[in-house]
Amino acid sequence: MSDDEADPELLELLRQHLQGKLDVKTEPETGVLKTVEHVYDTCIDVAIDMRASKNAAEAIYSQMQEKSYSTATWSEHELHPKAKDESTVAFIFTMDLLNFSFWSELPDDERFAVEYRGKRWTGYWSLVASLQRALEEGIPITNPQYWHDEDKCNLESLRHVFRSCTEEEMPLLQERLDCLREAAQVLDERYDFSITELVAAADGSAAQLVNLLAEDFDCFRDEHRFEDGKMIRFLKRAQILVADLWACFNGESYGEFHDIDKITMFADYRIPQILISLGALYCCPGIGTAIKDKKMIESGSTWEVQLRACSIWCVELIRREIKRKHPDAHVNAILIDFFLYDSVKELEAAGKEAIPHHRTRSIWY
Ligand SMILES: Nc1nc2c(c(CN[C@H]3C=C[C@H](O)[C@@H]3O)cn2[C@@H]2O[C@H](COP(=O)(O)O)[C@@H](O)[C@H]2O)c(=O)[nH]1
Repeated sequence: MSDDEADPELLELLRQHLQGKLDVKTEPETGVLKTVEHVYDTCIDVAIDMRASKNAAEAIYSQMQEKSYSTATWSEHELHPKAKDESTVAFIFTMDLLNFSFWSELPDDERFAVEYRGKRWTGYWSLVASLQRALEEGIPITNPQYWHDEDKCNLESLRHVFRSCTEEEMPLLQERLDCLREAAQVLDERYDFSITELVAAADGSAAQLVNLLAEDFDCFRDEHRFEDGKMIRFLKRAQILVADLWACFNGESYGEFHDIDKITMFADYRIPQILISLGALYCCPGIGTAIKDKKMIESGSTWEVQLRACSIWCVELIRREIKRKHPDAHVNAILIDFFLYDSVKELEAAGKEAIPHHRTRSIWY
């Protein structure tokens, strides 16, 4: 065939496509990266230091290598469930339905804390410990039918499940009950009360599962209007739910997603803290002072949207830099995120946090 003759098969495919006959399955996208890049490109109160981000990328990668960070790291945490079965899918769903806002204004010895297996757990780990403790006490806290039963699952019983070993109770308890109730309602109406049926509905796509969670559940729809009116998608708990499934099941079984690398960093209150400490993220004096003075930054405010969006974009740039210098690295935004979260928790435990995390109270993170 001479150079100027087009491939007849290709021409036929093109003709069918133009006639709308081809069922070209479009790959699902979450829209998170595109919307946070828009905020980064247009915002004026938060910036990314490219040089510091590149330097941080190299340091992060070498420490991840040293600690051999992989999906296996997830199950090594003593409180995370070990069984690779449906009960663990239900555990992870319940955990990430409630995985938000543990921070306290009280001193460490007075803040909400859970005693379990002879240790005192705070923050995210207080949630995991409470769920494990409830299951050991025979409370079916990971069962949607339990959440549906108002006689059994109510503020009273949740106070027991999340009972503290201090005077302070778990923050936003009513909001957590509302999340359980809504999830039970949706699972009953659309998925026959089956969480694995919901996971299966995503057909092995991480982005599709994130979109299903955001579409079907109000309490997973973590998206907020930026000052210019554009809707910015963070979808933090929907994304960390998919990431926890992927990590727990080592990318197999209920954790098998062909597009897992579409998941971004999870915009919470810990990653911005460590990115600022690394000098990778810069805030205007107004935000910097509010964070230093532990002032409330309202959920959905322009400062909060910029902080979360630029943090996600910063981790994306760090990920790209790692891949540029180490093309064969098995590193995605999830593993970088897990590493950064665990690192800032180590700094907290050692009393070495350079700056406080920002204070936003919401059900989104
Ligand atoms: N971005 C990001 N945010 C994360 C986590 C985790 C725990 N993930 C575990 C699973 C694998 C990893 O190795 C971790 O061991 C919790 N959080 C969020 O932080 C906040 C809790 O903070 P504090 O109150 O200080 O515990 C709250 O918004 C919670 O949703 C993460 O990994 N990434």
